Amino acid sequence: MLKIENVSKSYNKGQIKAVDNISIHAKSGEIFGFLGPNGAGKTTTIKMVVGLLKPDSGKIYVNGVDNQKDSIKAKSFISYVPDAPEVYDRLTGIEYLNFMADVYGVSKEERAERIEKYLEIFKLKDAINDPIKSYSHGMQQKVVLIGALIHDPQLFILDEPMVGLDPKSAFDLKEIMRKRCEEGKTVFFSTHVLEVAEKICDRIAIINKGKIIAQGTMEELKQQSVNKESLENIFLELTEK
Ligand SMILES: Nc1ncnc2c1ncn2[C@@H]1O[C@H](COP(=O)(O)OP(=O)(O)OP(=O)(O)O)[C@@H](O)[C@H]1O
Repeated sequence: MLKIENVSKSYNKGQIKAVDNISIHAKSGEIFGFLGPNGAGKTTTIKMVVGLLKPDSGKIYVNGVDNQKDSIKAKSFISYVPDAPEVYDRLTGIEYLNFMADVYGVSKEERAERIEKYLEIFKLKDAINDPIKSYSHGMQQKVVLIGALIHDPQLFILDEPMVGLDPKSAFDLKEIMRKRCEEGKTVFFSTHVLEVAEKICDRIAIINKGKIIAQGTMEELKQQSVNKESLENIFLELTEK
């Protein structure tokens, strides 16, 4: 579903090599965790996948579509929730969700069904006719999540999705992620919360200083490290080498 092949990206005319010749493959039906210390290159990678940044070299395929050759088609498979989402806060929640549904051409019946389902899960029903600017931070995050799910994307990409969500909402989001994978869709997300990654990811890639230093299932990662007790141990051992 997502293939990143030998991708590199530098900033400041090559002075900062943010992503250095990385290759990642996240398959259909997989929750894929993207881990790495601050400044490792996670957000830069994600922005290249969703088409916000252009790689200096390498290729990215989404559902087999080269995201530089046919960016609109590639984007049609993706939903992206950034780490600090900007939202049109003068709109009401329902106006925003209808706007997102219009952008992706979601039929009236499908959007009604999905909006109903996710408003119920995230307990946003009572506020949906209020302007988003009146929402708490967590409520804004939830309306962005619903907007991202409205076209039922094949590839759901989230940058640090658990930050700012209360425990129940984080739990609900993890359930949503899991359910999507059961339906054969793919979730690719970055996180610093290693316990979450360990629990829900089918596969994991660890990036450090722009390079992928480990990739695979928990079992495969364990084989690459001496201290195998938890993902935290593995992560610290591999990133401090
Ligand atoms: N617009 C930019 N201009 C210059 N350097 C940048 C820019 N964006 C990121 N960088 C640098 O590129 C490197 C990778 O940054 P990136 O934001 O991709 O890391 P990250 O893994 O997402 O970090 P964090 O966990 O802190 O969010 C860092 O050295 C960062 O300072």
